[in-house]
Amino acid sequence: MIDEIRAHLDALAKPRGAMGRLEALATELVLTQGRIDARTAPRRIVLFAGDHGCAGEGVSAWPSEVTQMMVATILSGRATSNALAAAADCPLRLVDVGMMGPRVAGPDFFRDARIGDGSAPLGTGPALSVAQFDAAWAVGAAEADAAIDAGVTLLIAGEMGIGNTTPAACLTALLTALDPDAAVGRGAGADDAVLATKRRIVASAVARAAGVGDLREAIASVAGYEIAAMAGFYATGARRGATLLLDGYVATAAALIAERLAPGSVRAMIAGHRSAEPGHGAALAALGLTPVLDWEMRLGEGSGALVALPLLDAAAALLNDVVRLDQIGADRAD
Ligand SMILES: Cc1cc2ncn([C@H]3O[C@H](COP(=O)(O)O)[C@@H](O)[C@H]3O)c2cc1C
Ligand SMILES: O=C(O)c1cccnc1
Repeated sequence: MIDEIRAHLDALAKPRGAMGRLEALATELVLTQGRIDARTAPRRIVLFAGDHGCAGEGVSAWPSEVTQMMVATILSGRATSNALAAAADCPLRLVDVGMMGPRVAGPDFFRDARIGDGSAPLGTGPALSVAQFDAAWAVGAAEADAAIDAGVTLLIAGEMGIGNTTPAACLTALLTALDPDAAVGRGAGADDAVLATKRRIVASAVARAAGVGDLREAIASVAGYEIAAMAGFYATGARRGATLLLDGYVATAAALIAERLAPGSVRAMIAGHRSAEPGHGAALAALGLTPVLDWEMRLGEGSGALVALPLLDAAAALLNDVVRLDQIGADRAD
């Protein structure tokens, strides 16, 4: 397929390779869909919300209640993810997979699929059982199915869940060769004391998970509801031929799960950006992905993917909307 893509790009009314890295991105896009006329529309972002027992163990600068506040903000349309989704013309959905607090009643882009009121604290025991993990995976898989049934070709998963860079660090250390300390960053703004607690908890949770014989059980023990849902979303989206545009560190932890439990999923993935979280580069490298952007963003909520999306639109426009040199009567001179 690579030769066919190169021939297509080289035949267009421009000097060979003149669009530089956009041609590499166009090539990636084609490979995710297996067709030269790859599309970036219709597209959809699905945000998965979940809480984490470990937030109560001192791993985050913020309390779990902020998840509920941000979910209310997303439902009001005023969060970063809403603004960027609107700017990129990307319809947004929000799914409660496992938040704490009262159930939310929302507009039609909200779905209550809550499986539990937050995961268990992973510093002292497994975060999720295999049954909880599988139920969350199924929620994400159903979201991908619904989107693809509606004609969507490009999918973005985002997350909201205070504490979730801790399971992301655990999963990255568990599923790549990265040292647990190198997998831990400041997340949403941990100070030195919180960072030290986070390092200690991640190291012990990873050591415990590494001793669990069953891979699914080991993953579940350091995962979270929204992360498991994103993994199911990715695995299903990949199986059904959609392009998956990845966000930051938390999203990539879910991508690592998807690739491990549904091998080959990575063929559908494009990395939108490299987050400022220090372990993200290693997580992307383990998947063999090169990020489109490296802009020191570290929010989550799908924001990095949404910032990269217009570049994918440019790649699709190059593939689909440019005339060939022979059609304008010019001879190749390069
Ligand atoms: C106001 C606010 C909005 C956010 N939007 C995404 N996150 C991001 O930060 C959290 C993970 O960082 P940690 O593991 O350090 O808690 C997640 O909710 C993630 O989505 C936010 C965090 C905050 C505080
Ligand atoms: O890269 C991410 O996904 C990220 C970074 C910081 C906080 N929340 C998410």
